[in-house]
Amino acid sequence: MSLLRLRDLTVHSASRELVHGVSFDLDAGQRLGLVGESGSGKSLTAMSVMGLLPPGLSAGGSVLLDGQQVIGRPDRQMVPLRGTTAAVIFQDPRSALDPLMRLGDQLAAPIRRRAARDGRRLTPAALRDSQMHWLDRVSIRDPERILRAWPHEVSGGQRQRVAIAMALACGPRLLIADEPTTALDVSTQAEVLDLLDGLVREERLALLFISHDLPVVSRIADRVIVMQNGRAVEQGDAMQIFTAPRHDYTSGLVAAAQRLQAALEDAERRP
Ligand SMILES: Nc1ncnc2c1ncn2[C@@H]1O[C@H](COP(=O)(O)OP(=O)(O)OP(=O)(O)O)[C@@H](O)[C@H]1O
Repeated sequence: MSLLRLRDLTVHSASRELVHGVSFDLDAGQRLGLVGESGSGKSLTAMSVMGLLPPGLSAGGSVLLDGQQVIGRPDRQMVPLRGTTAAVIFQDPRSALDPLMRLGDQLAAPIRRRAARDGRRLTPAALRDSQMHWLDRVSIRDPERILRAWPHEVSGGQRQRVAIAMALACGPRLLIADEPTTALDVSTQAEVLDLLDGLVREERLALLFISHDLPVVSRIADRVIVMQNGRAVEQGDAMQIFTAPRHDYTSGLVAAAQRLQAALEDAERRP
């Protein structure tokens, strides 16, 4: 049984269908990218997996997360699955962080939750060790300062690293990353992408990576689903999709990415 199995997922608002029949499987250690332009249904697909659709929207079809049906599951029964089976990182780390709490206290919460789940007693020293461990895992160079800092006192890249540490500290088996690097500057984007790449491999997580940026997706994912207007229009090996797309829409995404790349290289060459 797959860790995540979607069959004919649909998402509707009161007036229309927004996601039309998406199906895929994802197992431990696999990395699946969802790519498509803004509004193509990537986030709604991912949020359906977490049972986190915005109010007014509902899902149909089947989403099995570790064998448990998510569609129609009451929210209080979703809580144990969030964090423990699947965790999510968003584009804007501020959505995962409380502006009124020091980062160290925020990181302590998933560490405590995991210890309680495993029936472990957590001494203050063990909590501190675990906070330092997770900050080290996300390559934070000055962990003492970060633990004491408020979210607004650190850079966007550091906030995203702390958000990644919080997501992983729960011990999930599936990580959903929804445009996790889009809000960062280009060099921080590359660093955070490399970090995620390493962590997902070392922790042997399944990854569902969402982005409008096909080159970014094909760098981190082995398999890609291309979404357009709420439908999965093409699925396949990441390299094949990038080098030999079969669908016109995917060819358009590849051509746009190549034009952008050429323009960036051109700008770099200019004195
Ligand atoms: N709460 C909502 N109520 C009504 N329609 C919505 C709601 N949220 C999203 N939609 C619509 O559903 C469609 C898919 O949205 P979704 O956010 O999944 O797209 P996306 O591919 O993730 O795009 P983006 O990268 O811009 O987030 C869009 O047409 C969007 O306008």
